[in-house]
Amino acid sequence: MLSSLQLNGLSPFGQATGTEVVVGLTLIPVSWILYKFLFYPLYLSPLSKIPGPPVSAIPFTGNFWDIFSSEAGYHQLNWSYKFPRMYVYHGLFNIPRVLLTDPDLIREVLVTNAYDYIKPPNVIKFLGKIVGEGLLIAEGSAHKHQRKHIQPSFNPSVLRSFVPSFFLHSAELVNLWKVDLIGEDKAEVNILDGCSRATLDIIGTAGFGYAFHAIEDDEDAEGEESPTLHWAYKTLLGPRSMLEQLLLTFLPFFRNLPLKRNFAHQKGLNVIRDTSRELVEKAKESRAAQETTEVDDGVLGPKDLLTVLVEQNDKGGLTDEELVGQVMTFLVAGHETTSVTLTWSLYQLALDPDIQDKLRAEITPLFSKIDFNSPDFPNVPNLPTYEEMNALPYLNNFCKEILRLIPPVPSTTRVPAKDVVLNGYFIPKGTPMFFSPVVTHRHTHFWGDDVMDFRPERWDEAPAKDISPYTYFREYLEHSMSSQQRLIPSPAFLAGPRQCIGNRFALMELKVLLCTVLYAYKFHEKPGYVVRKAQGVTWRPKPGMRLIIERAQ
Ligand code: HEM
Repeated sequence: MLSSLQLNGLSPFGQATGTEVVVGLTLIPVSWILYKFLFYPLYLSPLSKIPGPPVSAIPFTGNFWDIFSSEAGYHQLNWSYKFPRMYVYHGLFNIPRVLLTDPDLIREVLVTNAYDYIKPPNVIKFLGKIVGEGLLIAEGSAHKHQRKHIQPSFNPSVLRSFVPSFFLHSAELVNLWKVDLIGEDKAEVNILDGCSRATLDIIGTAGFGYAFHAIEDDEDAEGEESPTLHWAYKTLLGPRSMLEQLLLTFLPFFRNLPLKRNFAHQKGLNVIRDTSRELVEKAKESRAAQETTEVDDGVLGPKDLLTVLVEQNDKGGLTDEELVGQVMTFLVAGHETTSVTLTWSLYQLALDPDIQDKLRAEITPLFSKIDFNSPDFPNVPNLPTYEEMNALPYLNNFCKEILRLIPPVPSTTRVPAKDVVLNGYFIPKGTPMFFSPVVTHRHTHFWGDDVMDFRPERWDEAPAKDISPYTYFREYLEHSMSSQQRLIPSPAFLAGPRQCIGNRFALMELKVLLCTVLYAYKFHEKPGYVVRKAQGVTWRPKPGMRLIIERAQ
């Protein structure tokens, strides 16, 4: 008897043997893991009642590998045909994510009850280091307060005065690429790099009355030794290997290891924060001295965004730390998205020479009058005005179409700040919820069967002609939305009180940059160069964007 009990691993006195302890210690965590990462998310959670795609056969990986191994939004779009309105898919460890595709549901979350849905803490943690404690990550009453004080910086009268500086840096971009053409008919250029430098210079001038000279810098030669702002963003936002992305997502302490990559990352963050502090100090000194804000190029620096913000700071609207946060926010939000949009616009033009010719033909009467070589440029007669740039119909259609088909921010996310019921389903507080312009902008239900074709003309036809992707929120406030307007569920600039505050700025900047380089150059594909869209906050081209340019004039 004794020996058989011992053989079975049980003690004759009812005490656990070593084997029992080991089994017990193993069973408890294994059961917890199975419950937490398998049974609960897939079968027991209230979210398991929401339909969605089946998870992968590889345990605990949800739909992760499908998503990770394809272009952003590819599977999410396919699933949205099968599971209309909203569905649940699963990330690594079967973490559930709700994706909303129905216009009414999206409006409920982004517009009607916007402040009940906040940005996820992990996103805030990641973004906060790059964008600071600014508008992009503020929540609730802090967000309302900041937005109220920042809004005046984006009034149309302020934006109108930025147009010359948009032209100045666009012409510098033309000159940057001209160097590659010396003695050649055609040249290969690094489009993304140039666009990124130009938009950084624009936000420097228009945003802070400061010339970053990103287009002129050759910091690549010096790299980390004398880091510039452009180097910092290239380091922080540039492509990452799949391994690095995985490590950062699931083992965040990876960032703290003493690796070269991590030192460069930290240096990049320091450069951004130090530059932002300097800009605030300088703006406050100028304000104190009641100086005019003139940048060192002699370009009229009207009231740049920061000057307007410092005025708000004087009135007690924003603290010094909030000002630094806003500068960090504008620096990144104001240059990365427009640069990516401009890059894809030029790529699209290279793919379709007819569209390119048509757009160039539309702008030529206006642009041929500009004296780009004048020493007074951009303060020259005949420089197109804000209104003239907005009155070019094909250009307007082109911009709408590029933002539809290749929205630079492919998706964004929120979590409910409290338990909510949406579409009849209970959604617990803290559940990650996604809105994806890639899905809603590419869905045949909203746009018709030719949804994947790049056709600027579609904006003169139904259903697209009756909707404005830029003004969804304004139209929602000012008029009750018509059924057609409701067709745009998630425009590239988002909707609601957190809609992109820089949308008009960005559109004018995009138009001036695009038209100036298009007037100067013809763009062609580089044979054999395959480009994809990288997974990230913005839809950057991977491995980059190289095109062939040729003089157009
Ligand atoms: C094509 C260009 C741009 C696109 C597609 C774009 C898109 C967006 C989107 C989708 C959001 C909302 C993000 C979210 O809440 O999840 C956003 C917010 C924001 N954007 Fe833009 N953006 C662009 C250009 C700009 C520019 C040029 C500026 C500044 C000069 C800017 C400043 C901001 C700021 C400050 C916010 C935060 C607004 C808030 O939370 O109240 N953006 N943008």
